Amino acid sequence: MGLFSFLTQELAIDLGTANTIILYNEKIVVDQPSIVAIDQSTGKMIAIGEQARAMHGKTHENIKTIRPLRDGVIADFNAAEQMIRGMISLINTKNPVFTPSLRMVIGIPSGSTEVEIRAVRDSAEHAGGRDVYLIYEPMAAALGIGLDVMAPEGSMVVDIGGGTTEIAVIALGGIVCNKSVRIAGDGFTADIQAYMRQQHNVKIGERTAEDIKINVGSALPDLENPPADYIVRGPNLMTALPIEVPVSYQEISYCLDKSLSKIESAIFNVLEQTPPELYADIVQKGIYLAGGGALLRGLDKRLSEKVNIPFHVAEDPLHAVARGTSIAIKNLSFPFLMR
Ligand SMILES: Nc1ncnc2c1ncn2[C@@H]1O[C@H](COP(=O)(O)OP(=O)(O)OP(=O)(O)O)[C@@H](O)[C@H]1O
Repeated sequence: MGLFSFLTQELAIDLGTANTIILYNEKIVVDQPSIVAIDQSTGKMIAIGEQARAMHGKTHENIKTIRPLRDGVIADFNAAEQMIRGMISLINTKNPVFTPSLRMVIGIPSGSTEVEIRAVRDSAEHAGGRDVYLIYEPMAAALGIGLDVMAPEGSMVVDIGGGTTEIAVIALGGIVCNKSVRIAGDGFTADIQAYMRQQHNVKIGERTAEDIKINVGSALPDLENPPADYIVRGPNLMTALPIEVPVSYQEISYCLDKSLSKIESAIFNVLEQTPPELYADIVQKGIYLAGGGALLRGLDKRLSEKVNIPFHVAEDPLHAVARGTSIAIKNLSFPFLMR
């Protein structure tokens, strides 16, 4: 540790479409939904994370809730900057005398364009980042899962987040082939909203649809440990009268089928591009699932059966990318870090 290292605060950040996670000294210090509430008259942020999420869908004209990221990338630059600043201020540092200079490692989707990468870097710098490094999310996920990304052998990761599904084959400290598709948790939630409207004539918001996904979400119509039906309450689209609808996991597996098939196609696509020596390693080791989408019931089984290669769900899939960025910040000589 250098003499003045206390003047630099190292933050590992997973700036996700759904959740923002910050690690400081290898500990999770912020884990909040990526959402802010803005006072429309002053333009100031009045709530962030859980507090802002509680307001989502319930605001009046003076308050606007904003999710600054869409499909894994910054969609609202100003809100993103306010959110990064706000999330950093949630960290309880024990060093109030100094304002340390911030070194950050931030995960970005592997399919990001130059402009999208620039937007993340600029937001981080405007929010106080002096030394900003970027890392592609699947590489961070692989590190976070504990895979040896520098080894001369292939590892394959499928990271299903809120906005994007990142699929990558990694070897010798680099991404050999990859695909990033904009179908992930948010898309599943939208599928459930559309299904409830069409099938049950009930209008539900994003939060209720997400609750359905978490409570009875399934990738298979036949589960070994099935969850009980989930009761949904909402207005009937025809009569506007309140109704109650029990929703089963079989229904949800049916409604998510199309989106899951698209993710499967993307996985096949990456496997097709994979050089044969690496392919052999992957068949032997299996494919690792990370991101919140990995928690969908039966997903590992469905994919293992379809692809004929074992799929393993990472130990803590929601935090794999964040943990990987935290490992990266301690090894800034990693060849895959971008400055
Ligand atoms: N138990 C669960 N079952 C299914 N989906 C879940 C579960 N828990 C969380 N999710 C979903 O996981 C998604 C969030 O995952 P994650 O935090 O990995 O994404 P992110 O990093 O914010 O997004 P991205 O990487 O696309 O920017 C959300 O869509 C959330 O609804």
